[in-house]
Amino acid sequence: MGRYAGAVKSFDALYAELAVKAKERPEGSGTVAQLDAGVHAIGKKIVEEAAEVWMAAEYQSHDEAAEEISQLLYHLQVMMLAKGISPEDVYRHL
Ligand SMILES: N=c1c2ncn([C@@H]3O[C@H](COP(=O)(O)OP(=O)(O)OP(=O)(O)O)[C@@H](O)[C@H]3O)c2ncn1[C@@H]1O[C@H](COP(=O)(O)O)[C@@H](O)[C@H]1O
Repeated sequence: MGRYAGAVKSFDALYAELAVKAKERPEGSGTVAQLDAGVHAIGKKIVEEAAEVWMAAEYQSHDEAAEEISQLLYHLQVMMLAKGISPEDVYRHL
């Protein structure tokens, strides 16, 4: 979520923010709810968001496609947290 209403959030900065949420478990955090739902539920969300990226890229605007991509990246990060995978673990394979 979050359009560029201020500072731009990088992949690493979002991961750091989500890691704190996972540790501190603040009330009302969607990330905590996703983590509690587990890997199976997170995986379904990733597939859903990936389909939305595909559809937005084919049929929607540049900005809508970018927003769907941001949501996919978010859900991938939730999976990374659920599995204890750090950004460095991923970057090693790039
Ligand atoms: N960047 C994101 C982000 N992108 C996507 N999403 C979630 O993904 C959903 C988008 O999916 P859909 O478009 O399919 O919307 P939906 O169908 O209503 O989704 P459901 O919630 O019903 O599953 C949103 O409702 C959010 O729950 C995100 N949730 C949180 N963040 C960021 O993560 C950080 C921590 O968030 P909390 O854990 O909620 O505090 C904050 O900086 C947020 O900006």
